[in-house]
Amino acid sequence: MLELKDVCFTIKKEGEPLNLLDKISIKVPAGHFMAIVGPSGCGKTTLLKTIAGLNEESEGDLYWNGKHLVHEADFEPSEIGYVPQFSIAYDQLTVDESIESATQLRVKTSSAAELDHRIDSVLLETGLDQLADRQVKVLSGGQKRRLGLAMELVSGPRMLLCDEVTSGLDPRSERDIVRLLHQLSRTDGRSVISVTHSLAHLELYDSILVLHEGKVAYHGPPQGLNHYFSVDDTEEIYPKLAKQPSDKWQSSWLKHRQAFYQKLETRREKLIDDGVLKVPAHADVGSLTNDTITSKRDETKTKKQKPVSRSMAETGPLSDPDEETSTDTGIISEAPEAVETPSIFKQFSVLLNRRWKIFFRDRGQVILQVAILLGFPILVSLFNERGNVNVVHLSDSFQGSMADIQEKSRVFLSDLKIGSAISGIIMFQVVLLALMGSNNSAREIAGERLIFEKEKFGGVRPLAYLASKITFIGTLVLIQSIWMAVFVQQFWPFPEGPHAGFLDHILFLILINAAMSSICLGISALMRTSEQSSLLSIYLVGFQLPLSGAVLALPDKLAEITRPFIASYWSWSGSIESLGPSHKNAVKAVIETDLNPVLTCQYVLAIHIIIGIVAAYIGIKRHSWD
Ligand SMILES: Nc1ncnc2c1ncn2[C@@H]1O[C@H](COP(=O)(O)OP(=O)(O)OP(=O)(O)O)[C@@H](O)[C@H]1O
Repeated sequence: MLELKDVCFTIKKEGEPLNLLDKISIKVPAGHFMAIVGPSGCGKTTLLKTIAGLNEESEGDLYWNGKHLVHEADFEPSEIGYVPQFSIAYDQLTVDESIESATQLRVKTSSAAELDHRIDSVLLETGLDQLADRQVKVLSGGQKRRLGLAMELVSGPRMLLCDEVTSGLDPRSERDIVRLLHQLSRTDGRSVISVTHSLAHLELYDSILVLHEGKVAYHGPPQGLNHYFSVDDTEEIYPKLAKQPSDKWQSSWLKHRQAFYQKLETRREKLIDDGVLKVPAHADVGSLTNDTITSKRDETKTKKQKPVSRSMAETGPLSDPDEETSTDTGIISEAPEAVETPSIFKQFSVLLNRRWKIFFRDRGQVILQVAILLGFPILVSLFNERGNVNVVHLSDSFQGSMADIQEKSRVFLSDLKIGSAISGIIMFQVVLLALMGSNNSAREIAGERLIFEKEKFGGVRPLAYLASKITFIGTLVLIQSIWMAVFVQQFWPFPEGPHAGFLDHILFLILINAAMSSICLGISALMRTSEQSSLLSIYLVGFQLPLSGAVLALPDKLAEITRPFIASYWSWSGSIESLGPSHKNAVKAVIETDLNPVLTCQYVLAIHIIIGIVAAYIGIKRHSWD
């Protein structure tokens, strides 16, 4: 039993408090199918989110099976399913794969057979068994809604909240979905609450909650609606609602509440007695008319019914609810087994495998990655001739003659040329890898934020998600950076110094790519949309070259302020420091920007990486449903 007592959700509008939900007091027993209807903006979704805990109530109390949801025990992630208005499946996966990953992320299974059994049951239950191999992107609107439901049913939730799951569907699909929801409420004592715009098929619900300006205008049996609102057709209810203030409707409902609940309770008892409504024997179903929240169902009623296991899979997804009083045998189904959330490692490996699968199935992304991977090093290598010139040294027998002076200026000019070529080639590599880093991460989290929020709500741990992103992007970073270094090396051997110069250079290429990927991942987690995230990441890359000081030395004051933030400077500077002495001197002859020691550059880039990861974690943890 879910019970709301005087629940309010208040926001501040122009400094004044505004109640989006105002003293909502309702009861929803186990195995109940309730619709929330009302004009647009009346607070239907707000109420659903408040029940789910996505909106924190400003006042009032919510109880679940007699326990206070805030002070005693919140819903277990497996206990509650929330089907949002948006699609929660990846287009690149099939129906079967989507349900499989949802199951693996939410339910700890002991064997492959158990996993298969769960997936098959849910496919059957939602009528998707014939579409198991179909890709999500080709599903119809109605099929996508079924998939959304299926992905919530994998954990066998006792409370299923559905937000506009029928909106935009044709009348037949709409009816099919409402009937499916009805059927889902008839087993395992599962309560189903469905927000809907539509006033069609209201007879399929056990009760209808009509909201008006955040207040309850009616909660009772569907058959009582027209009489209560004094209308001939339910379609006339919304215009009627507008004819008197919402508090009048609320007080009118409060007068009738007890009578309505009595009717609901009588019908409910009949359904249980007839065995149509299957509530697990141990379930705390409570009573609509009883004031005590923790009341148990009458013992004698439980004894009348013999337990049997009968799942939706056996009855089929769409058996006619109108036949409910005649088809069933009057029995209580067994309680569904308690579900445990999988370990963080399991969630990590499921998320990572899924990410690679989605990556390889997204042809556009693969082509772009390969084009960048091959094209960028080729671009750099085109400049190899300029960098392959040997550094010329002055002869030891410099006497100051005209010939010697001419030689000195020839050496100086040659140093200038080679110095600027080396600095340019290194900076070119660095900037291109920065661009790759931004491309790796800019949309990584922002682009799938709603799906992740949904999965987080279902029990996916932020740390598992972050680790899967770091591993996925880290692999791209290593491949891109090492390939860039090794490929360019074939055409322009890095003029290394006495201490492992080329390896240091590779490390700096990895670090710039990792730093930019990490910072952009942080941006992606903190921004509200993928467009915002992409734009900010592009600006960040765009500033790398001009603010690095490699092309034009910056004014001292500007350099002091910007340098700590410009990752490309630290990678370029560290790589230049890894050159052999004569090449390093040649570069120093053409630049005015100070260089920093190798170790300092490594530390600064490592700090960038850490900052990006911390920002990503903060962004991932933050609730960002809307
Ligand atoms: N967090 C919030 N901050 C400010 N306003 C909000 C917030 N959440 C909802 N609202 C506003 O509260 C009102 C109710 O929103 P809600 O989405 O619950 O309505 P609804 O009945 O579901 O509408 P619809 O049927 O159009 O989806 C709307 O005016 C909405 O703009």
